[in-house]
Amino acid sequence: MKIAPSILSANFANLLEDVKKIEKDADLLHIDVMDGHFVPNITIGPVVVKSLRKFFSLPFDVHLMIENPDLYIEEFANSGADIITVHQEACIHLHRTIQKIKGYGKKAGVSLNPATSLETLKYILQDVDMVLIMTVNPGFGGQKFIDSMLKKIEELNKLRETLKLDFKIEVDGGINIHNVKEVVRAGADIIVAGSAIFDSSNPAQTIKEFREAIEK
Ligand SMILES: O=C(CO)[C@H](O)[C@H](O)COP(=O)(O)O
Ligand SMILES: [Co+2]
Repeated sequence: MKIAPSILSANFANLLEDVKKIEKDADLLHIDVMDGHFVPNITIGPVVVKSLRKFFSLPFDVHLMIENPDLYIEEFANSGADIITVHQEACIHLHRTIQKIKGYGKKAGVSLNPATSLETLKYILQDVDMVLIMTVNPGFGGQKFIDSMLKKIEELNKLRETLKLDFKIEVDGGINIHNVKEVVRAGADIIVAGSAIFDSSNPAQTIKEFREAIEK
């Protein structure tokens, strides 16, 4: 089980120091890219990813919440992303987009908004390294976990077993030390947490508490 702090809730004016706080305890760094079109918010682009890459060696998990992701995959790949995740809802030619990400030697993920069915991934599951289940509507940190998504995670986990596939299941949105265990029990391999980690007084300690809550 891996923990990926989302820098969406970090202090963007002090990003370097905030990421240093979690560097040793995090498994991945989750980077939320928003374009103001696919989601009603604008965050960061490849320039910031490239700047962070110079200081950190932990894997960068780049979550693209943008329209036309094909236009930016090369730039994000070259900026130092390790995993690039696109939204099913933003891709007209999803298979081509996934192949493009892999073509740059990166791990390829696909994400689903809460209202999008697992059925939409039926013909792509065998091609992806990761499926990212959104448990809030994407766009903002600090939102409430949508409980009905637990069933979706369980169904995806069962599907993975039935099809004998080995993609990872990442879950993103509204996760905290109180609900993380249920999310892991449902089948999550990677937990994204933004506000629960960066809004806490001691982000590194909060990651440890996440791990304790899961093991309990
Ligand atoms: O993709 C995202 C929002 O679209 C973020 O990764 C997610 O919301 C994390 O923040 P929090 O843990 O505060 O919900
Ligand atoms: Co995210």
